[in-house]
Amino acid sequence: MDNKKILLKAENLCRIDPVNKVKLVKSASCMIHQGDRIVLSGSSGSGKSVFCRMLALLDQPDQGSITFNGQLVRQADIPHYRSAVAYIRQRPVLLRGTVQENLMFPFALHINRERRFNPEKIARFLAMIDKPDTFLQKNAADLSGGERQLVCLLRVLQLDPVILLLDEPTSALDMDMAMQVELLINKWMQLHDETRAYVWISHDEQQKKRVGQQVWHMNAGVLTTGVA
Ligand SMILES: Nc1ncnc2c1ncn2[C@@H]1O[C@H](COP(=O)(O)OP(=O)(O)OP(=O)(O)O)[C@@H](O)[C@H]1O
Repeated sequence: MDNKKILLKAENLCRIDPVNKVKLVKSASCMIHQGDRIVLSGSSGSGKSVFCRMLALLDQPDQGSITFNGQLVRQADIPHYRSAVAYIRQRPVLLRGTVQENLMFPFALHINRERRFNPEKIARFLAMIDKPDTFLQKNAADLSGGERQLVCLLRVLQLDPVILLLDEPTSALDMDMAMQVELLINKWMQLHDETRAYVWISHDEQQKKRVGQQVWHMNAGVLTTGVA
């Protein structure tokens, strides 16, 4: 692992509740290398989501810095950074329309103006999880919770993220669907020869063993990394 390239380095990240000024995350530092499969555990309310949203720069840190691919991330870099370090939430939000329309949506955004929807790429992902191409024509409103999460993941994966921050992506799913999500993420890691990485928040002990090669722990806003 030591000779793997460092993708992300966060130093002394703090997040303070703007209302009551309590520190939700206290001076968290971490490194994410290529190929890292990290589980983030910790009791409910300990600050795991706050930390991951901050790492994705969806919420601004009150202190600290993030270096990505050796470059300090500045304000102007944030839109690009967010597509490279992508946060996946527990309950996916889909738009009205078909699965394909949902997958095409990111390409209508200014930030992705140089990119084009790639049906072959999506077909490859669908094949990985044994979904037929007809899945693309399904109405998003008719999808199961698990299928919605798969579409949400495909929508992110097609944009070629480098790090996924997975915030309990399967906690609302049954075992079969959870395994499909795990399979898709695993295939994505293999597809890129373990040059990508993820941080996966989970409360499921069996899942933690399946998806985690290292464990980080959050306790009352204090992050500990490197716990075996
Ligand atoms: N936007 C916010 N403003 C103020 N407080 C917040 C905000 N988001 C979360 N918190 C608080 O921060 C603390 C940590 O919440 P967080 O969602 O990160 O916990 P968690 O470890 O992810 O829990 P769970 O495992 O239940 O999802 C909680 O006390 C929560 O109420």
